Amino acid sequence: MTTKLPVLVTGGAGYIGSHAVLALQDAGWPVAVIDNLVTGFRWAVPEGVPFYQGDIEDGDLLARIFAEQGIRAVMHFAGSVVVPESVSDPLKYYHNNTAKTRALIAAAVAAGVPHFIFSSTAATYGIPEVSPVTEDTPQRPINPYGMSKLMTEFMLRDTAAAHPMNFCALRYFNVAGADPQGRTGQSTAGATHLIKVAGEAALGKRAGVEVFGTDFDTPDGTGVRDYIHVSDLANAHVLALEHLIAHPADSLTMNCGYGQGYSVLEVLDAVDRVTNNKIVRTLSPRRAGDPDSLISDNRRIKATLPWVPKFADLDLIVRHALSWERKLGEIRGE
Ligand SMILES: NC(=O)c1ccc[n+]([C@@H]2O[C@H](COP(=O)([O-])OP(=O)(O)OC[C@H]3O[C@@H](n4cnc5c(N)ncnc54)[C@H](O)[C@@H]3O)[C@@H](O)[C@H]2O)c1
Ligand SMILES: O=c1ccn([C@@H]2O[C@H](COP(=O)(O)OP(=O)(O)O[C@H]3O[C@H](CO)[C@H](O)[C@H](O)[C@H]3O)[C@@H](O)[C@H]2O)c(=O)[nH]1
Repeated sequence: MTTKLPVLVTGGAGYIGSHAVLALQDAGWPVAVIDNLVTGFRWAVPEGVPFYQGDIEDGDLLARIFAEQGIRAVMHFAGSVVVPESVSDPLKYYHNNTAKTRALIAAAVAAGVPHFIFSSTAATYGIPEVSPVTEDTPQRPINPYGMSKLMTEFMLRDTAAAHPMNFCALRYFNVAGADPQGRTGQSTAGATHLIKVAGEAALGKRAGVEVFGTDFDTPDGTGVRDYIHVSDLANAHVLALEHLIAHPADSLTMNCGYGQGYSVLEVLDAVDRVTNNKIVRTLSPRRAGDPDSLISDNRRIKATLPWVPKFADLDLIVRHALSWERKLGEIRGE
């Protein structure tokens, strides 16, 4: 049994971070959160979890949290996540994602925190020439968001070589769904992710869904992605932490996906199936920079961690996303 060490979750009031807090708590790990609430919600952090409202670049605050909570591991989710915004305002991304993560890593090193887990992304691969994508596929990001994350991967690699810290970089594919118990979910207003948008449309919060591109090199012409349930992803973080603790000399970089692709039309069909209704689909031109298909090769994570996904089913992902969308309407009084 792994000794359960206190974990600091950055961005723990956000979509994926709040699921990681629940996964840690459910598995009995002491956990604390730092979040500046730019896109996160205070209510998304469970009662009883020490919450520090602040910025990951605030070294004094971090030193205090590390000492007060006896932190031995950082799970780092805090960041800016909107790809088109990273194209129009690249320096925001190099600041919030890269420079501030440098400050966070420095604070962790200064406090002697031995383990660090980082939210990386399939966006670091850009438009890969192979499918499925292995971790050794060349990383050629096509936007500042992906580049800001790749730079963090390099910082972690070099820091772990020079200091007593090991790290795990998890490259997420398309994260979707919500906590099966309905405790948290994707709550950002104006979100652009397909399953979130389709859920809003199904509940009448939007007129319909635009299908961005019908001439991709895929079976039905629409973009294919590897959708992973956020709770399976959160559990992968807990298992990765156990691995880092058990193997202090090892660092890891792993894709997080199911290795199974669905087209935009297949996702919309799933939403229609689950709601027994039809959302309005508008066929639109491609969005700039969208690859045809992005599917993970997940052999490494499966070989390294005892990770057995529980929710690898598109209809289940959609069902959980819709349940949360309804609850969010109640929370917001919509
Ligand atoms: N959602 C996806 O499909 C996806 C895919 C790949 C990688 N990721 C990565 O996962 C992480 C979490 O993404 P998410 O979808 O939960 O986004 P999110 O916006 O819901 O969560 C980010 C959280 O970080 C906080 N935050 C941002 N900057 C901060 C700062 N400087 N200091 C303190 N707190 C700060 C926000 O308030 C928010 O609560 C991000 O690093 C993102 O790049 C997400
Ligand atoms: O309203 C919409 C929204 C999306 N799509 C399509 O649906 C697919 C998925 O799009 P998302 O916007 O949901 O996700 P992306 O694949 O563009 O990108 C997401 O996954 C990437 C990794 O794969 C990065 O992590 C990135 O941050 C994250 O937004 C794409 O083919 C897109 O063109 C539509 O047709 N209509």
